[in-house]
Amino acid sequence: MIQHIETFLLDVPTVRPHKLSVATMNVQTLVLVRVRCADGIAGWGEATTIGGLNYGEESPESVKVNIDTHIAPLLIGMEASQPAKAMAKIRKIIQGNRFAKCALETALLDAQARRLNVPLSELLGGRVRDTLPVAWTLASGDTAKDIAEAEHMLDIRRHRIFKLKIGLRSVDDDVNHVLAIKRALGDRASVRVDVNQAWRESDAVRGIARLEAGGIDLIEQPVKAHSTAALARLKRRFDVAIMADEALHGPDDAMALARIDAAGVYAVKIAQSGGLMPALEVATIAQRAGIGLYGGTMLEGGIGTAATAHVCATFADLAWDTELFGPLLLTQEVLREPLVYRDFELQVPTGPGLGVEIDTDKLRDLQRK
Ligand SMILES: O=C(O)C[C@H]1C=CC(=O)O1
Ligand SMILES: [Mn+2]
Repeated sequence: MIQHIETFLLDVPTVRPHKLSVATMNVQTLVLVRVRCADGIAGWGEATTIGGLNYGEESPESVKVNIDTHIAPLLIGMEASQPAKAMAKIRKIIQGNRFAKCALETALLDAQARRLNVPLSELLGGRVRDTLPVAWTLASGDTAKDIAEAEHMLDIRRHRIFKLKIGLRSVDDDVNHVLAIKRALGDRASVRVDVNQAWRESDAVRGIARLEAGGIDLIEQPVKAHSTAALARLKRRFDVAIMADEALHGPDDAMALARIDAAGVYAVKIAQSGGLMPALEVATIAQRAGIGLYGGTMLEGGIGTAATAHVCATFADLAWDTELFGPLLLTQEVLREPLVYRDFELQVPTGPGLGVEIDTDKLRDLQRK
């Protein structure tokens, strides 16, 4: 039986300012959720946002208050070993709040996998891979610093895929910045951009033409989330892969975008999808429609990152790798044992449930007072 649900807000400084077109992050706030069950088993979940309400329509504070006030009471007393039934109830009664639902579903599935003594990936159909290539986002806002950071990541064999955040400056300035980095790294790295919806379609046509010619591999969410027709036109116009991110809020969007052939790649994010099971549906739709998969992040800490890793480990074809570097952007670890990044890949945890443990002393240190 589900007995008790607690939520915690943790403010963790980032290793450097992280500049996106929608926000500059100096701190990431993790919302951690613990679901305690009558059989003594507990599960953990996590939700994060980017820049409060700058990226999406949920904030860490809204996730916490909506779980505490509206969602958790619906779950108390339900059978803990039936996470699908618990989530069906929540999805029927609660509108929106995909990030909050994802945190709860993560905790319920973590608890259930621990109960069955299997890694979470095995509840999701079983893994086809044990490691995941991980991109790093260069977002210091400075070309020379970004190049030095990329060189360091190559040297220590942590990342050889780099995603550049653009859209804040003029199209020409942004493209010059990206191409300077690509020229410096050459064939040693895959260089990709995320525009975070910042371009008008005409900007995108100009910008993507130069990026494609300069050897950039992937263009993420160049136009507004709702401009799906424009996204489809860009996909038709260019050879370079176009990825949907903010346009993709779960399986219904995945279907709608596939119908109009709007993108060649989907960023599969558990939070944006509204949970792990809907994220698997997004991936299934993509695979049936010939759309490539990419394991996306909301810059989660260890819990959300491990959850996404278990999901991505089940994908037969993860053509565009992942960006599961969230914990590496944070100055402090909340896990007892950090996730292992080695030889450009994240090792998918192998222990029961998420395969990670929260350090409750660190949690108390970082908890918002
Ligand atoms: O993809 C996004 O838009 C959000 C996130 C992922 C990596 C990163 O630096 O920001
Ligand atoms: Mn993105």
